[in-house]
Amino acid sequence: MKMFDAGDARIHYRVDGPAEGAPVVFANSLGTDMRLWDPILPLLPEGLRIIRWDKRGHGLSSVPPAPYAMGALIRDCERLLDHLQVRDCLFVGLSIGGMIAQGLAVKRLDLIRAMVLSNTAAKIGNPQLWDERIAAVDQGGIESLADAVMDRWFSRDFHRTPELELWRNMLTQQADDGYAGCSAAISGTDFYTPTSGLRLPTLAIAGSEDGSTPPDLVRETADLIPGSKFHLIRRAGHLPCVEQPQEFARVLSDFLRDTGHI
Ligand SMILES: O=C(O)CC1=CCC(=O)O1
Repeated sequence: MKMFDAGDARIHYRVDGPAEGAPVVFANSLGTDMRLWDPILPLLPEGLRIIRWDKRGHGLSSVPPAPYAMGALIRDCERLLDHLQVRDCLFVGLSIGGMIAQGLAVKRLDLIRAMVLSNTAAKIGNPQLWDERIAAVDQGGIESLADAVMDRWFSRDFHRTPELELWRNMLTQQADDGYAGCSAAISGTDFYTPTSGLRLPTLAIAGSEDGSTPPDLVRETADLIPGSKFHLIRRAGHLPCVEQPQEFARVLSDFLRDTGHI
């Protein structure tokens, strides 16, 4: 477990694998921490340098008062990668993590050779939707949103498994300010124009039962980047790395090969 000082926040991060391994950076979604990636990591090729961090307000990172700006979330990641002297990584971002991927690629293409945009978009929802969520968290805490979030995160089948409770616990144990702060960052983000200017190998992944970023929305964002690929994972909601880890890891491993990381 490691920590670095990002000025107004202290960021918890973790690096696994050999220092000389191809760097693969994972950015998780709203209401999750770096454990989101645990199901797929053992399924990836050996020898990768795996870098993960907890967004400000999530996991073991500190919790500055809400709201947060998307620029601050991108800057945290930029500083972490500079601190670790990472260049030319494969960046895998899910949902808000995919927004961070897009913003970082626009700002610092030297850091990213290729990216995976999982269950994300150039713009997610609208300000009214996010204002309502922030108000709900202010009044009733994350618990008041948890059932609705589970419906968006997971397919009907997954709702019948005991594992659902663990992911629900991950959500409700995040800090209210962290959740509201990142919701404000998403609300203020529209990357359609900057993402349209990106030119790097990109793989978009969608879940057939995703209630937050449905497949058509993910595909629309992928289509902004010439040459990008799109992969639909069936029997999965917003978190296919949790529901269908074998398929997610296989598609990611193929992309690592295609982009020359392994
Ligand atoms: O809708 C949700 O709760 C899921 C989600 C939207 C943005 C994000 O990062 O997660």
